[in-house]
Amino acid sequence: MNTPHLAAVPPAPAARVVDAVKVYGTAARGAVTAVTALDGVSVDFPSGRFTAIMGPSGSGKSTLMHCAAGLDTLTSGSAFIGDTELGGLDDRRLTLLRRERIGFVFQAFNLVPTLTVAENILLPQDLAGRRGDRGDAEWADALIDVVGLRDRLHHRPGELSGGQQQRVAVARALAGRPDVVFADEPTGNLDSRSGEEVLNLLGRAVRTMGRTVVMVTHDPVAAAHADDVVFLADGRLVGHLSDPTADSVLDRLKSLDRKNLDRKNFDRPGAPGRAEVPS
Ligand SMILES: Nc1ncnc2c1ncn2[C@@H]1O[C@H](COP(=O)(O)OP(=O)(O)OP(=O)(O)O)[C@@H](O)[C@H]1O
Repeated sequence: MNTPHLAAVPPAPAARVVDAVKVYGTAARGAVTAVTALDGVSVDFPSGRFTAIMGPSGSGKSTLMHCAAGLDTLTSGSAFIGDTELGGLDDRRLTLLRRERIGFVFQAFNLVPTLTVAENILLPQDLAGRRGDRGDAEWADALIDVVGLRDRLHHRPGELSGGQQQRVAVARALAGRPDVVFADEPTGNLDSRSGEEVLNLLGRAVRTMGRTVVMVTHDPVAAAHADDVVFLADGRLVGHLSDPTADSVLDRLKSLDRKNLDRKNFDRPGAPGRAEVPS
C-alpha cells in the first residue's frame, strides 16, 4: 500500500492582518487632515518565530502592532490571533483574548509599582484566576530563573534598574504562556548592555521555549535578534528579510529611505500614505 507523502505543513500564523487599513482623524467641519497610518497591509506573524517590524519614524509600526494585538481597531481589513478574528469580538471578549492569549512588553516597562517582582510576574495568572494551576506555577518558577530575578522576587520595581524592570516585564508577558508576545520598542529606554539582555531573553523565549514574539523596533541591532524582519514605509509593507544581520537591516533601511525620498519628490503634493482631506 502506498503511504501518502506528507509535505511539511508550516504552522498557522500566531497572528496576522489582512488588507489592514487604519485612518486616524476624520474630516470634521470640512477641514481636518485624516492620516492613513496603514494603507492595505497584509502580513503573517508565524508561530514559533521572532519577527521584527521596522521602518522609518511614522511608517505605521506601532499602529500595526496595536491593531494586530487588539489594542486598537482597524478602519477596514481584518486582524487575527490564531483563527480568531478580532473585529468580531465585543469589548469583553477582546479583553479576555488579550489577557489569555497575548503578552505585552512596552518601552516604559508598565509594571505595577506597588507590587513586588513576584506579584508583577504572576499578575496575568492572577487576573485569569489560574494561580493554582500546577503547570502554570512550574512555568512561572522556571521563568524566574530564565530572566535571572530569583534574588529580587520581593523587591518593588522602583528598587530595580531599567534593565531588570524590563526583564520582569518580559517574564510577566510570558507567564501566561500566551500565543504571541508583542513588544513595542522594548529596548528603547535601556542602555545597550541591558537592551542586549532583554533581546537575548526574547530570543530564548522563541528558540528554547517555543513562544512567538513580534517586536517593533527602529534599531537594526535589535532587529538582528529576530528570525524575520518586515519593513513598513508610509503605511505599506515594502520588504522582508529572513535571518537578518544588523548590516543587512541597515542596508535595507537606507535603500527604503532613498526610494521614499525619490518618490516623495515625484509625488508632491500629497505624498502616498497620507489621505489629505481638502478644506
Ligand atoms: N492617535 C493618532 N492620531 C492621529 N494620527 C496618529 C495617531 N497615532 C499615530 N498617528 C499617525 O499615524 C502615522 C503612523 O504612526 P505610528 O506611531 O504607527 O508610526 P511608527 O512607525 O510607530 O513611528 P515611530 O517610529 O516614530 O514611533 C504617523 O503619521 C502618526 O503621526
